[in-house]
Amino acid sequence: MRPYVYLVAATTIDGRIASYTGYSRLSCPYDLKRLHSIRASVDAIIVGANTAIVDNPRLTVRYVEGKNPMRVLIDGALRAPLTLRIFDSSAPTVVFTTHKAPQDKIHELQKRGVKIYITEGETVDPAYVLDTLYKQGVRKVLLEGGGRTNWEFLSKCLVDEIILTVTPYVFGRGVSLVEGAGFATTEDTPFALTLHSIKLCECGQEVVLKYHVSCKH
Ligand SMILES: NC(=O)C1=CN([C@@H]2O[C@H](COP(=O)(O)OP(=O)(O)OC[C@H]3O[C@@H](n4cnc5c(N)ncnc54)[C@H](OP(=O)(O)O)[C@@H]3O)[C@@H](O)[C@H]2O)C=CC1
Ligand SMILES: Nc1nc(O)c(N)c(N[C@@H]2O[C@H](COP(=O)(O)O)[C@@H](O)[C@H]2O)n1
Repeated sequence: MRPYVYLVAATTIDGRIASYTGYSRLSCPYDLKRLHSIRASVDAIIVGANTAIVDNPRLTVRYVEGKNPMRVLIDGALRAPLTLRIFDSSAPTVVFTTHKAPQDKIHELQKRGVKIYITEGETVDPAYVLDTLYKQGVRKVLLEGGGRTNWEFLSKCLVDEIILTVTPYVFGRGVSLVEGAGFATTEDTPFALTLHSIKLCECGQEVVLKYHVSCKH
């Protein structure tokens, strides 16, 4: 058993979630409110190391009423600086890392109440992350990027729904919604997407697409 996983992101019309400089503020205020409603409805939010480092996100519920979910950071080498907001006391934080994490950083975070899982192998297995969270009572997860982390989960068929806001921008070079080895053809994806709904954002310039993801095998 694993939690239900929503992948939520905002992209440019050329499928970028960030520019080549890491700039990623794409959503309008209505879309951010929608994001925060989803945050309030889940038990945990997962982000990858680069998103934590580049964006320094709070990952809290601020634009709607609701409780803050648990924050989950996947950071194989524990590169995230201790000064990041994700390690503040506004919500519980859990870190999944590997033997590559520096011991002093692990101890400092543990002292602050951050739960650290040191997993076997060179990278963190996303299925293990979901299994561990499920055992802690987590039933719904919001996967909030970035591209590499989206790939890690999606390529292993560990996403149930994609909620994608297409914003009226073009970045060209940048970070793609999904950053991984890639699939050669549409046949090669281990999952199939079914369009569930299309909504014009209240701002009139963004389109919110919902897809259900089903595993082919
Ligand atoms: N527009 C939007 O909706 C959003 C945009 N973004 C943007 O995305 C960009 C970051 O995306 P990206 O660069 O792809 O990086 P990610 O945020 O996905 O972080 C990738 C890093 O996280 C670590 N990581 C992720 N999965 C694993 C794993 N299974 N095992 C071990 N380590 C793992 C790795 O660190 P290591 O290499 O050290 O092992 C990896 O390099 C930022 O610029 C951010 O602003 C992010 C979220 C939403
Ligand atoms: N849905 C969505 N739209 C955007 O335009 C975004 N830039 C993001 N980014 C995600 O939100 C995090 C920032 O959260 P806080 O406001 O600091 O709580 C960022 O790190 C991405 O995960 N998402």
